[in-house]
Amino acid sequence: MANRDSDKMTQYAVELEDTVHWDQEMSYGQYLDLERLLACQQPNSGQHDEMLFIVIHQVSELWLKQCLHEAHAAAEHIRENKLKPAFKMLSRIARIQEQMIHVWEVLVTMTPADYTCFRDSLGQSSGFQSYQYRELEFLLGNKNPRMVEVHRSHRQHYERLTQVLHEPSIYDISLQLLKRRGFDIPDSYVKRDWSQPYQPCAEVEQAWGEIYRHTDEHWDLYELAEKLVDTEYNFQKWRFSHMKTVERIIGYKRGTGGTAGVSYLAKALDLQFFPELWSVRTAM
Ligand code: HEM
Ligand SMILES: N[C@@H](CC(=O)c1ccccc1NC=O)C(=O)O
Repeated sequence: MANRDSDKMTQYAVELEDTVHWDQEMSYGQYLDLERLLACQQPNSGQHDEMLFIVIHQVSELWLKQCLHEAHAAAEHIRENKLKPAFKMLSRIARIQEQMIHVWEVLVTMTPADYTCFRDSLGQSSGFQSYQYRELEFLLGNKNPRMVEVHRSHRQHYERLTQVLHEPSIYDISLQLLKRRGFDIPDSYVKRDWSQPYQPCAEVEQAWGEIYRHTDEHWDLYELAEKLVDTEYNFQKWRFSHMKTVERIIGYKRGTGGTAGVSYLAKALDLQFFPELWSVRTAM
């Protein structure tokens, strides 16, 4: 047994020697731009837990970046009637959301006292100003023109958010697909001012009802509906965990972003991206 182990070690060493070429043009660190990435964690306060706070936010923003990458591509594929690749992207978003939800388990190791030590150094900055989070909300269909105003002083973010606000959401694009497939979707739901909040509609609920009642005839549309529901379900889980984590750490203090705090976050739980995909369940 011992001999076999030392054989394995030798094989491993030989393999390493054969495969590692240190003079490669592109190294791991260069490819990932690690020097820049790892220079971005600079706590202001000198308090131990501020590092965790920064890392968790940065990890979350990186996952949001990936979600946007997938969601924009999924919308484009649905527009082109290419549902299978869109499903793959929507499934990936759901897996990423699970990671983002799980991150709260790490953050809650920070006690209220730990956070209070550096909260003042955050000034008026707040997750409320996360332009990637807002873009994802717009893309999924929670349109609110007022949310763009926060970004007025940053031209690039302001223009990007304004653009996504005025484009159809992934749900609007799905309803256009339903219309192409012969469902009775009102014209005002396939062409409208996309910057305005979505209003639930009886015909849309009936169309989804038809799809859910006859899955064998409309399997791909049913699969699309369920992928969208997965995304919204996970988004709500994220919102809920955020709210409970905030309650656990700062109680009912006002937020640094100027909102009432927990009660603002609780109200966001009433928002729905795909209302008829939920109401259809009652109607069945
Ligand atoms: C100690 C941890 C945290 C606390 C105490 C906290 C607190 C808050 C509060 C009070 C708000 C309401 C806006 C305000 O007035 O500031 C808010 C919004 C928000 N936070 Fe956090 N947060 C924490 C961690 C995080 C993390 C890790 C993320 C991940 C990116 C995040 C993302 C957001 C987002 C996107 C909003 C806007 C939500 C919306 O407008 O619906 N927060 N947070
Ligand atoms: N709104 C938080 C502060 C906060 O959480 C925050 C501050 C700066 C950067 C990101 C943050 N995260 C989420 O809101 C608070 O009121 O304590």
